[in-house]
Amino acid sequence: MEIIALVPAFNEAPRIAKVLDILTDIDYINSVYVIDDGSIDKTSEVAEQYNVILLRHIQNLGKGAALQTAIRLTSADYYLFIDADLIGLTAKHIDALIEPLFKDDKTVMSIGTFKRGGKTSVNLAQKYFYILNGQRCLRGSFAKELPDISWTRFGVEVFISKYAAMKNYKVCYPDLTGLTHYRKEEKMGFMRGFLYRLQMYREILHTYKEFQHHV
Ligand SMILES: O=c1ccn([C@@H]2O[C@H](COP(=O)(O)OP(=O)(O)O)[C@@H](O)[C@H]2O)c(=O)[nH]1
Ligand SMILES: O=C(O)[C@@H](COP(=O)(O)O)O[C@H]1O[C@H](CO)[C@@H](O)[C@H](O)[C@H]1O
Repeated sequence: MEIIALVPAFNEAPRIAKVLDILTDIDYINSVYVIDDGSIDKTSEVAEQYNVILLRHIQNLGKGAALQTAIRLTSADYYLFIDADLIGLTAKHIDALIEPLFKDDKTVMSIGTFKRGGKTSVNLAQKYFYILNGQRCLRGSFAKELPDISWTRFGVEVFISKYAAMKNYKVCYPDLTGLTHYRKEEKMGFMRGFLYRLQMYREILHTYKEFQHHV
């Protein structure tokens, strides 16, 4: 059985090590792919310190394209999608994502929910916008069946979830208690982070609008 973790990363040099420490230490993960999506910091240099396969976009193409690049180049029974900026990741969170797919062969995807991760604003956002969470486990057959996701940027989660709903596929939402992430404003400073957040919402809305033309 082949289990692959995909870590899309755009300017995550200060944060990615904590995630790779955990992923590269889990025995049942066969390979960890880091997709450096055109970073201008030392994301790739940090990733190279680990036993990972590093793919690099020479320019920033967005999260959807980063995931697409790795899915195209690999085949696996299960794909774990894990962000590079998580805080508090443990092997238990990875187990929680993958176990529901082991237990029920009808479930094609799990989508984690951050709970009690120490950031009230993140916990609150997760309560209502749980569909946006990027921590997922996809059955390999489902990942390979997906139409092109390279245009979606931050709409990638919405696209994949809408596609699963359109096909009436079973999805589950395991709790990832204790896990959270850096907010954009924390990573980039308030103003740049806030503008980047608005851009993310635009990309999500764009994906909603364009969905039917891409399936
Ligand atoms: O153009 C992009 C934007 C983001 N990411 C990565 O996608 C994940 C989720 O992005 P981010 O943390 O910015 O989203 P948030 O969780 O803050 O909404 C992170 O590992 C990013 O480094 C990427 O590969 N390309
Ligand atoms: O949950 C959310 O509302 C957003 C933004 O999180 P924050 O408001 O910065 O905590 O984060 C997610 O959304 C992105 C788009 O779907 C995903 O790519 C990220 O993985 C996810 O953490």
